[in-house]
Amino acid sequence: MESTNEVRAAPLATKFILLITSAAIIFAILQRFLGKSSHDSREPPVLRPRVPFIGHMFGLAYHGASYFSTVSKRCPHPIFSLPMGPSQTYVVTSPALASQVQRSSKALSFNKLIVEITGRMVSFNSASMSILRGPDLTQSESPFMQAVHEIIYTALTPAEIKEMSIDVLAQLTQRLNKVTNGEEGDLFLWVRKQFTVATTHALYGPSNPFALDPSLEAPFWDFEAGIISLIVGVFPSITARKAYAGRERMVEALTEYVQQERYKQASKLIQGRARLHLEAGLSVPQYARSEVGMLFGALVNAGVTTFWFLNNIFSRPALLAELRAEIEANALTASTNARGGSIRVFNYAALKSSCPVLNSVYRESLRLAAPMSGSRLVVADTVVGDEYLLRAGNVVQIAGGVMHYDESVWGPDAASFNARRFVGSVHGVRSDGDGEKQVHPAAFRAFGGGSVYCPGRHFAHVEIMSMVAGVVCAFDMAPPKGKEGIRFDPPMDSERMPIGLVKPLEEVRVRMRRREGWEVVEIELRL
Ligand code: HEM
Repeated sequence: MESTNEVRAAPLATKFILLITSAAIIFAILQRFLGKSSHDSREPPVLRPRVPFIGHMFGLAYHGASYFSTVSKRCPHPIFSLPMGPSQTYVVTSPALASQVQRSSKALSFNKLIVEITGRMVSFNSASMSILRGPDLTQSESPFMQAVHEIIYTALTPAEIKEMSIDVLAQLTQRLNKVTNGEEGDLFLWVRKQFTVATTHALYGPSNPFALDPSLEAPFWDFEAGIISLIVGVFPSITARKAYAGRERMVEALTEYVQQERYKQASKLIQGRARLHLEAGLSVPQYARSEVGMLFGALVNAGVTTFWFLNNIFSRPALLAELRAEIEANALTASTNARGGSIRVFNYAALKSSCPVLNSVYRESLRLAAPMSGSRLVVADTVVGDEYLLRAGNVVQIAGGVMHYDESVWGPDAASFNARRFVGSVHGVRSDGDGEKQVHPAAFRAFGGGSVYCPGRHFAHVEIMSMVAGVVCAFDMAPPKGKEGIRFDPPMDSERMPIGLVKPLEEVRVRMRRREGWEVVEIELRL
């Protein structure tokens, strides 16, 4: 297993640079769509910053995901306005209003923002940006982005992901069978490695860049660790040196991948994306940049989710025993291989349909570790909740991190882990004295909502549930050599900008050993 001394939180000096430059970026992005400076009385109640004009920008840059939680305590309304420079950011903290915002997808555009953010993240040139933005800037979505949306959402439906799923499970199967007894390392890095190798194989085919050059893994994760600094984009080759170098190395590798047409052995999703980008006129190196963005979406959240999922199970011995029994009774069968050896087969369909506690722990792990904010740009004045005017040019943030910990939504145990919270309903169930009630369907934000509902969630479910079931049943986790226990439940890096799941700030070192009765069996993850 892998080990690292990497410090996962940004050091203070880096944070300071980020702070200054973040203000510049938020300005830069907002400037494209400059909102009206004065506050209309029909707009959501305003929370003035303590430091005029720039206070909220600095707060967000410095405290990241946790800033919306802090300000929502000072302004306990379902939606409120944060003045940021010349413009407003409307923060939605109520699930009922969130679902209204999601319904107004024409007036409240996701794509206009994501085009600008992705452009900075992967450093598209102006020709590519013109294609992404489209000829008519008044449209909420360009024809190119509509086509990208169509391809991604069609290729990732449960019916279409069969081949990719079989592939990813075969890869994860191989990786689980390769774990050597007593292997020791950092659980987070171990999980991340398994997902990097398996997911890129399933998406990008057997000749994907990571398969041909495993040393690419480090540059990719360097890129990911510094993504905010790249989006901020103020002299990134100096202020975000490692992330910049990592991204450029990925671009080089993906350019070669496209030039050599290795994507022709890839999933339908990647083949479709390649065709679309190249036919639209992006050059090969520019299309390669787009795939760096796609890799970010496909690799990062799935790995981090799996880490917290395993952490939450293995740190609770009673839950671990219960889940082993649930999986063994409902989703595990025994078989033999051609050499007469014993195989234990995990069946994904049964994990999905017949393991309610495992599914509940998956969603609960996401609830606690996913503070994502769904962002929308207001492209036309619009009224939500029959009373709140949202004015064109401003930004809406649906504050997932606030909603996920809100006691009025989840009940008095909102801040703690409850393995059974999602057993009775995928939306969650709350109980606070007067019986059980279903939680509002828009309160669970880990996959976004409305028209921006993560298209990769079905595939993520296949790979994460199967991998976790395999680890839970086949392995024990022992303390590292010379230590008495495992330091589960590491602190979360919640002061990062909320663009994905929060990562652990400390290592969780474990020694993986086959469980009694599983020492010599072959593991198979099957769809
Ligand atoms: C547990 C794992 C995952 C989580 C929690 C997650 C979460 C999300 C969220 C919250 C969004 C919306 C982004 C926003 O509002 O800014 C999103 C979008 C997206 N996700 Fe996922 N994701 C996961 C796994 C995956 C995987 C495995 C893939 C690919 C196979 C994927 C592909 C995408 C894509 C392409 C989008 C952009 C959709 C669009 O542009 O409309 N995701 N994801």
